[in-house]
Amino acid sequence: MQPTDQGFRPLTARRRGALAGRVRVPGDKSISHRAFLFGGLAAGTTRIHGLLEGEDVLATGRAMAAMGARIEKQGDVYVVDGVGNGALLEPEGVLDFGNAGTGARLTMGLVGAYDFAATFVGDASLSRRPMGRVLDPLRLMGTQVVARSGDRLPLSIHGPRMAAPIAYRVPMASAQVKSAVLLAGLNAPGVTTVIEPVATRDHTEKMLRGFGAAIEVTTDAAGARHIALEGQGSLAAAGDLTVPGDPSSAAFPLVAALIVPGSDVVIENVLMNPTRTGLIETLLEMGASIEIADRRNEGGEDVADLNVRHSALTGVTVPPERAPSMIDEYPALAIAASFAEGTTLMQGLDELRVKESDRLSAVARGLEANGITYEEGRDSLAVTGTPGGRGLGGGTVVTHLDHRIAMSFLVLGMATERPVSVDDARMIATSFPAFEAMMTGLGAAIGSA
Ligand SMILES: O=C(O)C1=C[C@@H](OP(=O)(O)O)[C@@H](O)[C@H](O)C1
Ligand SMILES: C=C(OP(=O)(O)O)C(=O)O
Repeated sequence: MQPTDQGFRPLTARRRGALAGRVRVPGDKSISHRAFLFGGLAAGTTRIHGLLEGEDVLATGRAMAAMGARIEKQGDVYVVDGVGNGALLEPEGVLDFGNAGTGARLTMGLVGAYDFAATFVGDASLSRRPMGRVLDPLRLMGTQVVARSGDRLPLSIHGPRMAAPIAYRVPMASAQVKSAVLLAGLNAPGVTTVIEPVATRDHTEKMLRGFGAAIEVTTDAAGARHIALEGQGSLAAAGDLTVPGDPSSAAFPLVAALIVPGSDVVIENVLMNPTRTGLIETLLEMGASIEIADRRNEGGEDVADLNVRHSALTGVTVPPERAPSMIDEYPALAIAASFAEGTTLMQGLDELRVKESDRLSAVARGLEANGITYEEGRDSLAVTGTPGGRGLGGGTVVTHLDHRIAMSFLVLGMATERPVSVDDARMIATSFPAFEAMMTGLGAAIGSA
């Protein structure tokens, strides 16, 4: 374990009774980032309800404020007065995105077509992550870049006088890259097109349309999506915007309820956008008892309440094409798989290697530390479970500044025979500040020793 005098915050979860109760997870992180970005850009006032007040999202809010948006919290509502499309101001200081890949990459796209300089910094995790995937298309549009080797942070960009619209085929399944190119296209004359061979979360397209952008989505014979955006049009404030509950955060109480005997938990108001529901689909295939109740539409997105009960799970093979719809949920799925009968095989995981940590490796090391049988491939993970969790646990997991590794292994410790510790829980605040309180409220035992 790392010494606490380095600022680390170790945390331990141990088995106790069943989990029970109703909870509401915080607002979706992807939609919250975009609410600040588009609200801060569009002319007029956007009132954001249910925003995720995680550190990642607040960093995006600060960046937009540094470029001219006015953001004020009134009660539970964030009121954003935007500058108008094309009217961002050059930030005076550096833009610090902390741990947030989405905030950094989408903002790079947004300012990459402006004729001013912007400098991006972040924490040790973000400074290790590849930014070339966003900088490459920006270079094609005429953006100048000065970056640390390997296109890492810290870096500065300066857009051209007049950005060139491009047609760009996204080389990896990444909603962040798709979004960055579209955001740059907002300030380029003419039509910017993103071609997406594999569909990823569609929040940018949906929200841009909601803010009045001229955007068209078609699918070609090969199944690739073509997203065409007319640049330099006006964006109008959305009025009231409601952020649904984050399915990536819901994954933690969901998996915890499935693996802790006797549990019965309702998770309210979870986003059910089909580009985000891969984990639920997979758990249902494994035999999970998840009742999807009161499906409804709120603010243009499907949401539902999930009633989850402890279940006997069976291992399955998760196909690679499902990865984009559950990309952040594999660490949580690996924990569910640790309690399933047989082996769960997860494929097509190459993108997990460039998240807040190398998540494939971090999960594998965490499983190993807790006596769970696994096989780590170049882009795959196989986990063989022990129903009941007998003999499992007892390890300390290195989290590498990764919130999802911390939360996943704390969930593991709620059901294993021996407690599970994580070396540092600080990053949980980036996406789910209420995690500990919520899980404790359901009956989980989480503490500092
Ligand atoms: O666009 C987004 O909001 C996100 C896209 C995904 O990243 P990639 O685009 O790198 O797959 C995901 O992992 C991240 O948590 C949020
Ligand atoms: C990958 C994630 O976020 P980001 O890329 O925004 O850091 C995540 O939240 O799991």
